[in-house]
Amino acid sequence: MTTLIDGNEVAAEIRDGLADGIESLKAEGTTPGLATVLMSDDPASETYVSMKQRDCEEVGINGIHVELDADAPAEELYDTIDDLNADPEVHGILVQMPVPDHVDKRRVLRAIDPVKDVDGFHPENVGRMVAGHARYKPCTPHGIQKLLEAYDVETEGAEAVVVGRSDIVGKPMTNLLIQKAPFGNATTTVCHSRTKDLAGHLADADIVVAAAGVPELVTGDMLKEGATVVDVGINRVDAATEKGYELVGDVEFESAEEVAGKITPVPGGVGPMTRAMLLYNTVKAAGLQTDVPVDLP
Ligand SMILES: Nc1nc(=O)c2c([nH]1)NC[C@@H]1CN(c3ccc(C(=O)N[C@@H](CCC(=O)O)C(=O)O)cc3)C=[N+]21
Repeated sequence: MTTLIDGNEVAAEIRDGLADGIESLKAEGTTPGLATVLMSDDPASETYVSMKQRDCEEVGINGIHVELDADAPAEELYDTIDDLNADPEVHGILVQMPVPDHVDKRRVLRAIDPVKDVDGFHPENVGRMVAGHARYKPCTPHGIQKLLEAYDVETEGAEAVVVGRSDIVGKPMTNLLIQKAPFGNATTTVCHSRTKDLAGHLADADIVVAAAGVPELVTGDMLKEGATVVDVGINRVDAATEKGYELVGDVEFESAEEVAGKITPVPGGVGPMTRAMLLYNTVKAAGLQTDVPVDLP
């Protein structure tokens, strides 16, 4: 029997687990604050940002939203970041990616005060994580860690294959998987668009993390019997539904679930975990910036 990994359920547990930390902060006069900045007309980006704001409200984090015109001068975004860096009510800053082409993305990532960088994308935070002493683990890989732990998936000595080498998922996921215990100690292979024999690598994988951004790239026939399959893909493909599209993962679910031991669905798998770990990092950030000790789940 294949186990369906329920991201909504584990995310709800994480949110519940943040309540104590949020209470401790409030008792000391601090409400954790998360600023989201959107500079895009992309409907998917708008959806994700509004979901993040709704999550904040649900757990008692102060959500601050800044929206800039997609064609506004880049300086407006840099100035916004400076203002948020200086604002003591803002503990976490998330600039929704992608930003428009006329904006220097690397400058944006460097501009955010590293202690407010709840995405974990600032070079200082990337460096800390790679060196094994992360301040903020990037939300998607951290969420996947929590999912694997919740479903007792052993990473110790496992063969793991990460499909995709992005800065926001593939690279940090690989880093977490190769860390020393408690989580990690997996023998980890990274496959990407120039990999010659994806199926050959997947055939030996106990754990597969599919994060290539290619709809249904991974199919059941490529998988080892009993493998744990984590699908990070959130591809919107045109479909005759109410919204005019359908969400499709990087895994062909129908064939993969026949072979996998455990598998995440899309939606309802990794996506909700990414959002939960953003709240987690925001609570952690508020604790670091106020010297209030917070227990984290
Ligand atoms: N600075 C920055 N940080 C991010 O973390 C970031 C970003 N930029 N840009 C875009 C990606 C994408 N992302 C998602 C998070 C949750 C869901 C999510 O919750 N998805 C739901 C459903 C979504 C739906 O219905 O459309 C699910 O999978 O169940 C999706 C996508 C965060 N991102």
